[in-house]
Amino acid sequence: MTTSPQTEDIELGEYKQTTNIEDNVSGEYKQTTNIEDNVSEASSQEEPPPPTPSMSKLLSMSKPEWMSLFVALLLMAGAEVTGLYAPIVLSDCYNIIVDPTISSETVKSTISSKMLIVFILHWGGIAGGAIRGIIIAIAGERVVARLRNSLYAHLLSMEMGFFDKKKSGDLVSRLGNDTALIQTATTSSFPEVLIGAIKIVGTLSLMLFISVKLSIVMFIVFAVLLLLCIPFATFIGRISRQYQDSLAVASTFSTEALGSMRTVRSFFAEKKEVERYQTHIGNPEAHRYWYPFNSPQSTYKTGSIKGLVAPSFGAFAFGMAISAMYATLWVGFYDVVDGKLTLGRMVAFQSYVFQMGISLATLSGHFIALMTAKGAAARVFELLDRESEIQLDAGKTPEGKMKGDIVFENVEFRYPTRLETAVLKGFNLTVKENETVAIVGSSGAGKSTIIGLLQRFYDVSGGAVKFDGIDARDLHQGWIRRNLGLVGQEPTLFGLSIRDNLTYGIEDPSKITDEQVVEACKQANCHNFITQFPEGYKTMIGERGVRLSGGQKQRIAIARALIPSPSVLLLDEATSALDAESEHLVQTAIDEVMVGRTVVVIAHRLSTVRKADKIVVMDQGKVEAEGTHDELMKGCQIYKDLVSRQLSAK
Ligand SMILES: Nc1ncnc2c1ncn2[C@@H]1O[C@H](COP(=O)(O)OP(=O)(O)OP(=O)(O)O)[C@@H](O)[C@H]1O
Repeated sequence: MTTSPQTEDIELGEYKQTTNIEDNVSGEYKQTTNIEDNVSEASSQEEPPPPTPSMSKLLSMSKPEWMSLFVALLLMAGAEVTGLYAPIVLSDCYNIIVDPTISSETVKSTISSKMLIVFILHWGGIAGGAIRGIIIAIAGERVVARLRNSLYAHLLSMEMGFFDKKKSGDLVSRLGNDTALIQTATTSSFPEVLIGAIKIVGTLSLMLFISVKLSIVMFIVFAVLLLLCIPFATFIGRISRQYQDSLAVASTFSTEALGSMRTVRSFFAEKKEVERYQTHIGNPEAHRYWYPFNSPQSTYKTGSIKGLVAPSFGAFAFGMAISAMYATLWVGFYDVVDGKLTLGRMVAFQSYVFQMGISLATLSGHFIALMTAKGAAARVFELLDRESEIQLDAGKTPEGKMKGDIVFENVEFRYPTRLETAVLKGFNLTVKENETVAIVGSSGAGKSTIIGLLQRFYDVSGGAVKFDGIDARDLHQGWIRRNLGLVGQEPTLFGLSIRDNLTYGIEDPSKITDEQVVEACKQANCHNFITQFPEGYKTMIGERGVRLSGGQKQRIAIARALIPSPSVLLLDEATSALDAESEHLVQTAIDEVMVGRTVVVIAHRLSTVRKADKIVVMDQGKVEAEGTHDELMKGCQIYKDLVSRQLSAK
């Protein structure tokens, strides 16, 4: 930030303390530190893990796809039945081959017709399986797209206090990773588990039909596996949630650092950021063994535990099933020799045992996916089930535009993340239609909080904020914001074209003509530099406007505020990022657009303050004095101190 040589451009309050830092880095810094403060504060507050949802709640996410999933289920069942029936047909072939009473001609013709059936069953099963796969894949995409859209919309409807508490990376992780885990579970794993279970029951029944004795061996194995599955599944669910939690914290750090690369670079903090990320991802190089014993929780550690337990359990399940097959073969051979069982039936039984082993292994894989999804769903439902404390679509929308009468009536306010501290205490302020009121005060006095309350980012803890005599809590937020134009301390632009940024606050940007856009940009003194870009208003400005200078961004932000022609203009250090020359030009533009509007301006510069109809001096969340510059210079010690402090600083 550049301090103007003119006496009138001196700054009020303790702002100077922060400007030195801002000079060193970019204008982005102040915003970044706020986010960092919020994040570290939020991370220090350990939240209890969200409750695990029931299976029916998890499955309800795929409800709109249940019809198609039912068809997939039928196809799956059909494929399984064909798979189960084939060994019976084959067993007939074995039996007639070893039957000496049947002629070889008859044997061959019977085998041909039986094998034809086997092929038909086989290809029927394959075709059904392919169609089932397609249905499940598309249903899965539909589920995840719908879930991500509704979760994102729900997140964006939350009140500001929610975002002060939550970590952005965590929210991004829930939106991307957790939803993907739910996709697999609700569309493919559930039918697979269902069919797998039915198949196991069917296989066991067929086995019973063939030989009760051999089946008992299988029942025992199955019962042991089932019993072991329960604690195993709970364990996998817990470990998966820990994995997602670590990934979410790591994502918070990476999102923060990647979004603030200028600050990271200017402090040469790349290594520190990598270490911060690595704390939650884990560092394989730091461990002598593959498995990270005694290391803190990280994705590497929890992933390794899962990697250790899940395949071991799968192998154990498969190994048990195959051992059972050998054991039944052993007993079965004796039965064939004793004539209690035909060779064909014993081969069929063996094939069922084999299928059972495969089914159990597949089932355990899908079971793991289901349990993992339950962990992920807990994190998603925690957000989806949360109601916003300030409803986005509630409240009335008065006819026409806001007149611009603003009243703060005995307002008390505490930030949701710091309920123990009252930022505003018995704050009273009246701004009449078309009046310009400047708010001054030392750093932390609560000036920006006033702007936040005007935009209804938060609801007051006591008293009321009123627009045209109506309590802000009774008004539709859209109406309030459409009538307010804000130019903040740090301009936040989006990775869109300049024109799209300028019309960001307009519901239907096509209704804004190019002339209107150019007019606003001329007023904000940005038209000239925009037209110097080869692509003019279509120029893409990069994420958060990185391809523009701080002053250019600020001027675009000013034009953006002017385009909807708001009744009330909120200027929060609006010219602080500009050099002396641009500031003068922009200030002239602002002076022009102030006419015929209510203006609330937070200013550190005397030039801005002097033009106000009224100056309000704030101290520790209260109005200390109000009046014109001359009146306050005579009667308000705090104001005099603010001015003299800056004069001496200069
Ligand atoms: N989102 C938030 N959550 C919790 N506390 C906050 C939040 N934003 C601001 N505060 C606290 O509220 C108090 C008033 O902050 P505010 O930003 O309104 O002051 P200010 O007068 O605008 O300061 P400055 O001139 O430095 O910008 C400060 O103590 C600050 O720490």
